[in-house]
Amino acid sequence: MTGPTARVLLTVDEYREELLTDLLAGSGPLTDTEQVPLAQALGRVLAEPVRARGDVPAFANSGMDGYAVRHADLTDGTSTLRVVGAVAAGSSLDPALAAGECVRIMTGAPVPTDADTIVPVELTDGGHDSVTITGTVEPGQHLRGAGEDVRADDVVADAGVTVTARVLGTLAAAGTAAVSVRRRPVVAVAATGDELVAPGGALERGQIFESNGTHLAATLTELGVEVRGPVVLGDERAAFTSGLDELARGSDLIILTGGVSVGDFDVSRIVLQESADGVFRHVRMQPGKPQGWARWHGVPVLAFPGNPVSTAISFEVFGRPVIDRLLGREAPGGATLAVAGTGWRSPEGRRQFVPVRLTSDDEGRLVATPAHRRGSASHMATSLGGAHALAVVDEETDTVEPGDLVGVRSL
Ligand SMILES: Nc1nc2c(c(=O)[nH]1)N[C@H]1C(S)=C(S)[C@@H](COP(=O)(O)OP(=O)(O)OC[C@H]3O[C@@H](n4cnc5c(N)ncnc54)[C@H](O)[C@@H]3O)O[C@H]1N2
Ligand code: MOO
Repeated sequence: MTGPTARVLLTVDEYREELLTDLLAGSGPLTDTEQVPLAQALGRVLAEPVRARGDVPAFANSGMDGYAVRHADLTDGTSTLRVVGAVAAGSSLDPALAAGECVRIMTGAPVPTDADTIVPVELTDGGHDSVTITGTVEPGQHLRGAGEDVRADDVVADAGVTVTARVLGTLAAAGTAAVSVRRRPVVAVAATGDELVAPGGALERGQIFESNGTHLAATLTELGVEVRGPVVLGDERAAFTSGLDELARGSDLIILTGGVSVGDFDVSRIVLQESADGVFRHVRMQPGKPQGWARWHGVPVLAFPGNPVSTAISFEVFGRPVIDRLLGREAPGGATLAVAGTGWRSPEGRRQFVPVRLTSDDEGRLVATPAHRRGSASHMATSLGGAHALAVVDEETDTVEPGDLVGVRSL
């Protein structure tokens, strides 16, 4: 077979590798870094390891509201101690304790140097001048040691880590005020097709609402990328070409959706092949079979198929790893397993990605059920809105029975 329809057929892994090596040759990971205050670090990727400024906790403190005592003063039965003070969280007091003395203490307050054990108020009569303690208390009980969480100078987050809310909390706890992060890649998004109308507009016959560019741009924003667009480029070649010229200026990557197949007006394929030695492939996956890439004025271009589910899954399978490579970060954890809640068919020889909802059954197993009754059909534009994850069915399987184990990767 020759002509525009002739395409090399690759596996998902082969095509991903081609993108990471050939498409990104010479353009990643991005090396520029910048210093940002913690308040602006959410979603950024750390360029250097972050170390704790001091011990966490910074000082030995109480894990309970109660009394700080010297364990040697306690007997196995009932002990009565003199209360010589009170220490609240934030207090800098360090009252001295002689034999038979204790202080009232609150959760988080520094434990007096002379005390070694905390007795919760529930095990006492709650006295203010003297206190009676009943029951057995272990030495060191409820005392939270300095540096028990991390020691000064320990690494609390490595280079390449994405600053999530959880990481941000960790950095704050370790006393970090600002971090060195990698520059955000600038990614331009363009949807192609004369049929596309902005949501809310009036649809003439043959027109549809643009959704892929909206979805891609939002996904990129969630990934911490600086997004340009989305713009809509029509099928007319000259306008498409100048639109692409414009998008290439200052971008690290361009993502196109639509027009990669073999139709007469598949402008992404036509222009990229004619003017940029675009590489167009068929990939053994469903959906997302037709794929393409090129460099436009040196800027890597990913061209995804236009069907909405195809574009979304292409981004998950190919776009994300390209972004991760640009940012120099490890891909997030792999797939987990779930049981299929219903059965479905899968095209043999192609890896299938099905938007699924995740629930659990009576035995506590994770259950994956197609989010749409039409499963992975690539034009089910609304099927992703109700999906939690993608079920991944391998190339050798043509039928998934209810109860079969399938791989799932979260969205
Ligand atoms: N003769 C063949 N035809 C097709 C083949 C093939 O191998 N031989 N492959 C089919 C497969 S699989 C896919 S996937 C599509 C990919 O087509 P294109 O990338 O050229 O996409 P378009 O034709 O532009 O659009 C496909 C479909 O999606 C709608 N669309 C496009 N962009 C958007 C958008 N931004 N928002 C919402 N919806 C969009 C568009 O209206 C079409 O309905 O090709 C098959 N054909
Ligand atoms: O492979 Mo296409 O992406 O089925 O719809």
